[in-house]
Amino acid sequence: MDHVLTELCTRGAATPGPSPSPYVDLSRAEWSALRERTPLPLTAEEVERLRGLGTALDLDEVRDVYLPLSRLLNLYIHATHELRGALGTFLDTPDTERTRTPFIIGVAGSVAVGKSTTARLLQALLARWPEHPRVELVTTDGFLLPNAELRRRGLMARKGFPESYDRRALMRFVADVKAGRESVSAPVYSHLVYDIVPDERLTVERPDILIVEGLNVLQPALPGTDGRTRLAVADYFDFSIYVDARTDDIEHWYLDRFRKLRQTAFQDPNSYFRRFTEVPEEEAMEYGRQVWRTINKPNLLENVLPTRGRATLILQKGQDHKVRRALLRKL
Ligand SMILES: Nc1ncnc2c1ncn2[C@@H]1O[C@H](COP(=O)(O)OP(=O)(O)O)[C@@H](O)[C@H]1O
Ligand SMILES: CC(C)(COP(=O)(O)O)[C@@H](O)C(=O)NCCC(=O)O
Repeated sequence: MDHVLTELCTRGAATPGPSPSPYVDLSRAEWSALRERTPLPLTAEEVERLRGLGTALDLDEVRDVYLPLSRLLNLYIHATHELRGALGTFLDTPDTERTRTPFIIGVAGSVAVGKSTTARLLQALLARWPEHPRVELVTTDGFLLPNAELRRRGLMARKGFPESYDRRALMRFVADVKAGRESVSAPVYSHLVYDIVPDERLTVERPDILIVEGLNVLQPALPGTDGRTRLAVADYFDFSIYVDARTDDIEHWYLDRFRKLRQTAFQDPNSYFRRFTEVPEEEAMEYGRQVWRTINKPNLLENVLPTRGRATLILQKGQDHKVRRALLRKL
């Protein structure tokens, strides 16, 4: 466990330190026991289809790690509906309005840590509960500024940093979904062409649950200069998950994935990275290392990792991509 995480778990536990830790720290075995009798609704083939390139995911991982999470989220969703009911009683609003508000889950973490796999798996598991079958997933890359605009602002080497997004549009999107608007749409990003896809939108129509996945979803709001309170997307989350691992492990995963993509997706004539299939592997890998060193690692250290302590749940992965510990917010 790194020392910051140790600090998050043990702060104030034994000594009259500054404040008690807000997290309960559970080993994989302790966490896994909490799934109780939650049924496993996915087959090995379905799990295989949800798995991202390089991410280890099998039925054991789903059962031990994601079933307890699915159960916990189901309990949270029930409790949140009760709370909305209480608010509705106080405000004297009709029953229909009380159950309309979607439950919003944020999934954060570094590039290549496996956020997409976690988010897709959660979507599939949560959709199997009869009480909340409509689960939508949106990734924040759709809100990146188009490459032409990033170039104009000198931000092409800052893709994924908070300033490379249209944060206002992302906020608006999440706020509209939360407010129960009938139909809300988001732009779409293509990893293949490395840019926003013109004229394509993803439409969300009043889901029961919305999962918002992305590097910066736990960022606090920018300070307001005009004295007005600003909100961040995280202010709309009912639950949030930070997928965590050692920085050196994530670097390996990023480079392994880059090597695999070179043999697969980069071969596509439309791939932005096609040129790396035409040069020796070592030259391509040098580019991958440079992207990690100059973009993804600094972004992880400066912007993403500092938001970890804001998550409701931290899933900490070992070198083999499997979750070893779960830190759950209790205070
Ligand atoms: N250059 C690329 N070409 C095609 N797919 C990519 C490329 N880079 C990343 N991906 C895919 O995009 C998805 C999101 O990746 P990323 O943002 O690194 O998040 P994470 O690995 O945490 O899910 C992953 O499924 C990954 O395999
Ligand atoms: C598209 C991303 C910024 C991730 O965006 P997210 O969905 O997390 O908002 C990232 O995967 C990326 O492409 N970063 C740029 C550096 C690189 O090519 O790895």
